[in-house]
Parts: sequence; structure tokens; C-alpha cells
Amino acid sequence: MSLRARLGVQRGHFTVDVDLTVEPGHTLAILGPNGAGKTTILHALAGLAHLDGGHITVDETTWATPETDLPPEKRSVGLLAADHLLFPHLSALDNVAFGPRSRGTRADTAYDIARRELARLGLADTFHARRPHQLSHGQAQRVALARALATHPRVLLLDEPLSALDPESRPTVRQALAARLADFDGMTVLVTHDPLDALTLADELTFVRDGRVVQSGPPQQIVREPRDPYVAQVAGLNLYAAGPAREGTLHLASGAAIVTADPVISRENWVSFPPSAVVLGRHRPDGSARNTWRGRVARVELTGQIARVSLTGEVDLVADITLGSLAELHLAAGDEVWASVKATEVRAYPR
Ligand SMILES: Nc1ncnc2c1ncn2[C@@H]1O[C@H](COP(=O)(O)OP(=O)(O)OP(=O)(O)O)[C@@H](O)[C@H]1O
Repeated sequence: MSLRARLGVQRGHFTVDVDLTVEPGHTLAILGPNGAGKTTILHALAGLAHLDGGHITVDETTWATPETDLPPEKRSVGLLAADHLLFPHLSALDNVAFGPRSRGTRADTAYDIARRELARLGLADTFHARRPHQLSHGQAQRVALARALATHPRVLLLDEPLSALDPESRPTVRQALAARLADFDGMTVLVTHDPLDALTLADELTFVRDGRVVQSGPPQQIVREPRDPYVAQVAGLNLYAAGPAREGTLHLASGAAIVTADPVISRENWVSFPPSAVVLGRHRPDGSARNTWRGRVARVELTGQIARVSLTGEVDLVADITLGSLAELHLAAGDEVWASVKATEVRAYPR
């Protein structure tokens, strides 16, 4: 019992070719840059895009192959898009009851299901009679989630479910979604751009680029060992491809040397370190056990109490420094600085 798919979809010149497996009760998050093929994957699962290769199998039933196509209404799927797409003339309760009713469920049963789904998402009775325009965006999105679940789908497809919400309501809806997913025994596929959604809602992550999977695995593993520049960006790490190590020193494609305390046995390696491990200074630092590189400030951005400084130079990198350090260093774009990173902060793993 699970969702197993190999999706081969041709869209003009663009090809999607990915393998997916989702176990019951689990959520798979699909991440990737714009145009990577994420929506195409959801459309294939929902029955809105035809398979040119591969198959979709749900609980041992074949939903699609290039020769067979179960139509969307015959697939046990609930879909939630970024925008709630509720029927504007129906109340919240009618919107949720619509799915089961249109599938032939008796009215009193359909309304019982609808009331239960709304309650599970924390929407009190007082909201049931309201039309979508009388609800906040966050409440409307919870109604839409209740509607997607009211038909008891085996597969729940979430397409950027929180991206259209304002920053104030996003955490509330994320929390309601997380609680509901923890209680959902079907298979969920979540498409998102937001690392926070992926890390808080998903059991497994799959990163796609140009229609292919570049990395997949449990979030903890991906955050520890990214193997692709986009994955590293989401994981918040500096990442480089390197060759073999000689006495703890690896060489990047640029020729720059980087020292790690990790044992390295592979010929091809990834090297990574967090932006918080970088110390910046106006002068070359003393001490020999550290990595020291000269660079030029490309950009400085503030997020809360942290200044994120992007450097280009021997090693392009991102450094997170305190506001105090920023004020002390007086850094601005174009300035020359020295960056240093302890060898014990540099992770190396096979490529
Ligand atoms: N009907 C179509 N005909 C031709 N090309 C298409 C069609 N639909 C999508 N594409 C192309 O397929 C690629 C993948 O599109 P898709 O919408 O799946 O990406 P995405 O990862 O969801 O992107 P975004 O994050 O921007 O929503 C894009 O290059 C897009 O231009």
C-alpha cells in the first residue's frame, strides 16, 4: 500500500522523468527552482497530464501508463492549490460537503463529514455559514484543505499551499496543516518553494531540476549533506565540488584549497560549511589551522539580527555575521575582506 510512480512526461521541448515513492501516512515534498517540472509532476499524478512513459500505481492499482489513463474524477485525489478556489456562492460548509455529495454520499452524511473536517482544521461552527469572501485568506485556505480531504482521498496533492498567504496567517495555517497531515493515513505530495514548509511538513524531500531528480532523502540527511547547489541554498550551506584530499587539503575546481578535519577517502568530494562558521576581517587573520581566503563583498543583506554577506574571490561564499561585526567592519559592496573558516567546521563527503 503506497504511491509508486515513474513519471515520464513530455511538454514541448521539456521532459520530466522522475521516480517517486510515498508511503501511507507520509508526506513527500518536491522542491526545485522555477520551471523545474514540479507542477507537471502534480498534474501527472492528478490525471491532468498524460504519461509518455512510466506508470502511476496507488495501493496496487494502476492509475496511469502511456496506454491507460484513469480520468481525474476516478482517481482518489484531493488537490489544494495556492489560491483556495472555493465556490464563491456557497458557504464554507457547503463547499466542503460538495465533494462527498457529488460522489453520491447522502446529504446528512456529507454534512457530518464536512463539519468534522472543518473542526479538525480548527474552524469553529461560527465560520460554517460564511461565504469565502467573509473569511480571511488563512481561514479560506483551511476550508479548501477540508474540502480536499472530505472525499477521503488516498493521495493528497498540495501545490504551494501556503505561498499566497500573508506572513501573519502563514504560521497558523502551516500548524493546522501539520497537525492534519500527522493524522492523515493517505499519501501526500507537497510542492513548495519554502524550505520551512518542506522541513516542517515533509518526511521525505525530492529536489528536481530540469525535470530530473537531483537529490532525495529524509530532511535531516539532505540538510547535512547537500549534493547540488540549489539543495545547498535551501539547506543554507556553502557547497563546493572538490577532488581528492592530500593531507586534509582539498582543491576546488577554481584551484582554491580548502582544509577539512573530516577523514576523506573518496576521489570526488563535496565540501560544505555553514555561513555562521565564517569569520570576516579587514586583515589577514593569524593562525595556520584555518582556511583563509581573500574576497570582495558582493552584497550585504539583513535578516533580523544577522547580516548575510556574499563574497566573491578565491572561494565564493556566504557569511553570516552579527550586526556588531558588520558595524565594526563597516562592510559595503566592493570592499576587500578576509574570510576564515576552521577546518573542523568544514564537512567533506563523497560526490
Ligand atoms: N503545456 C506545455 N507546453 C510546453 N511546455 C510546457 C507546458 N507546460 C509546462 N511547460 C514547460 O515545462 C517546464 C516545467 O514547467 P512546470 O510548471 O512543471 O515547472 P515548475 O517547477 O512547477 O515551475 P514553477 O516553480 O515556476 O511553478 C517549463 O519549462 C515550462 O515552460
